[in-house]
Amino acid sequence: MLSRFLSSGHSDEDLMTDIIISFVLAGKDTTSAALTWFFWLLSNNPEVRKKIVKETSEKSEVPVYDEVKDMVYTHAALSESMSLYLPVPLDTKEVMADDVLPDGTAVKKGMRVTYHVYAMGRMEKLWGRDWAEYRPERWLEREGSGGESEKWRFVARDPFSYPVFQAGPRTCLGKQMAYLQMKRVVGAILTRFTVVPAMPEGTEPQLISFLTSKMKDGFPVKIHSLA
Ligand code: HEM
Repeated sequence: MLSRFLSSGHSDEDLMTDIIISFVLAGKDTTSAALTWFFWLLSNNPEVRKKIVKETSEKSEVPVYDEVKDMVYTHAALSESMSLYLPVPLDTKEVMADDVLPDGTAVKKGMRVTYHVYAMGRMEKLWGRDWAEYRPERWLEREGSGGESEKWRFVARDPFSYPVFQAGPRTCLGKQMAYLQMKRVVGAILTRFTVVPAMPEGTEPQLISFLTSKMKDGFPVKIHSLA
């Protein structure tokens, strides 16, 4: 990415430093928070894990961009995980001028307004009665007439009801890159290793809502090679 910026004529050192810092800050803790909870969910949902491994195994050993884009089931599994465990659990904005929100709430210049993305991911009104179930299929539609040609199609949610990457003009600039990175990492790990929680049976990890959703005391795991 850095070489793309430089080759497109952006050589100003301060600008490049700002871009690199914001990408590292915005992109590292978010994707690691997303993947921590994702691997936790997978440890309790072996059938989802199997489907991801099957999808990844059908691609090249080091999948190229188009192949990663085509990892529809893995995309859905990550999206579903991020709706239960939001990498950025809440987001606060400052009101620039007196205004009235669509529901009639008046807001005054200087007030702070927070939207609680974590709560939104657990609302029956948005996700149905089975909102607590980890079900990647809720993001998928069958494509084709069945048999060999049948494929899954990913059905994206409107970003205002799934504001994991925020919505509107200041949407996350790294959204596509985040999915690309996470799909590659997940595929590479799951086809080579099993990731087993190293916690006493029945432990429910505790979520710490900070800038990102952390797991209290981290997520201790044992990695077993499949080779
Ligand atoms: C799962 C991963 C990620 C999540 C959940 C996420 C979420 C978000 C959210 C909620 C915002 C809006 C913050 C706000 O202004 O209130 C944001 C902004 C941003 N994100 Fe991400 N992000 C992720 C990964 C990445 C990656 C990998 C990059 C870059 C490589 C990135 C770059 C940015 C940038 C530059 C902004 C600022 C956009 C702007 O203000 O116009 N993000 N992200």
